[in-house]
Amino acid sequence: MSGVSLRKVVKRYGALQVIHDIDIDVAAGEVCVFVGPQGCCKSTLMRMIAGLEKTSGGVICIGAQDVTALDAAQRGVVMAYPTDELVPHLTVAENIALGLKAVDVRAGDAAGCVADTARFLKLDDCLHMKVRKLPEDQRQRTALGRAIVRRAPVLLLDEPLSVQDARLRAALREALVQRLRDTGTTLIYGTHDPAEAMRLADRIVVLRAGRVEQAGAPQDLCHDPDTLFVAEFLASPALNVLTARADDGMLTLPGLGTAPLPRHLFAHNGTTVAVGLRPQHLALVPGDSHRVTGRDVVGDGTHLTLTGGGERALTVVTAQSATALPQVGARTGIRFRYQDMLLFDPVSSRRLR
Ligand SMILES: Nc1ncnc2c1ncn2[C@@H]1O[C@H](COP(=O)(O)OP(=O)(O)OP(=O)(O)O)[C@@H](O)[C@H]1O
Repeated sequence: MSGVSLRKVVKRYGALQVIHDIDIDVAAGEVCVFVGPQGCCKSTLMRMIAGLEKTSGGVICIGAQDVTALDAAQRGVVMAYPTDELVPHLTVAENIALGLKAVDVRAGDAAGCVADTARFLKLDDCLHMKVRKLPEDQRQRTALGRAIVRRAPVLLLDEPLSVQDARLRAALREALVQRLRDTGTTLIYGTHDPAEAMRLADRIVVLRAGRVEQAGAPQDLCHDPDTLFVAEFLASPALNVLTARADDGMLTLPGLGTAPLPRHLFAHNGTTVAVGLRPQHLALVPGDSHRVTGRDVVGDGTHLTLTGGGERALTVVTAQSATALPQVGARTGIRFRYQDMLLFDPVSSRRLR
């Protein structure tokens, strides 16, 4: 089993530097998800690990071996990505079998591996069709099949199910990750979707503009974000963010009254602080400080939108039955626990601890 490590990895296109001194460690057999908004550089980084893109600086190791200068074929790593080039005049089975070209598999075994992979990816019905005749979702699953059939020790999948319909995508991604876990594969999975990252990962690497914003276990990132960016990016439903004034050891939160500034943050007296409050951490209490302007029943409870005092509307999520909750237009009060506030420097976005 091989892990992957990156040390001070840099990528430049001419004078433009897009990746800045990235350090990442992916343990052997781990499911590591690279996630970030568009342009965060996850694809470029994954292509560099696979050897499909040259590095401009730094070191990439697969297992104990420095592979920075090696070609893709010498790295023992397989990557599938959305634009993977299938051979249009070959069938699904023949395209999947191309994934076995680089390894020594007997013909009989190869046919079995291809059939098993196709069955797993729900491609049995079109196994002998030429891929040029297939719709995009089947072509994407064929490309994925070509990547997973070989059972490489390190696999890189960049949005491997992006064009699948929602139901199949959800079912297949769980099954896919479980299958790869069972075989001890080290998996690096790229996505723009934080919910997908939270579901699949042993470890998440949040990327932003070519830098690692934070890396860690999903629950750690969610409960203990280092930056406002990570807190907002991973929050579902969206984090409530307020700009609070800190004075004389107290925070004034627009529309929510005052809260004590922790003693070790007294240096911030006289400044403003960004305060994050999760919708799950706000509770309704009798009162009239806020007006209900929206009510949505979602899977995990009811989401209420409340306006009052502050410059932005607040979201409250409650598991209370919808019938017990105020109607749109009604007034209510809000309560929160001081220890649930996440405090950030509004300029650097760093967490104030
Ligand atoms: N060949 C290139 N020349 C110049 N800039 C490039 C090149 N390839 C990528 N970039 C830039 O590098 C940055 C990262 O691109 P990349 O494709 O890795 O982003 P991404 O986070 O994977 O997003 P997406 O998945 O949406 O493409 C972007 O700002 C992009 O414009």
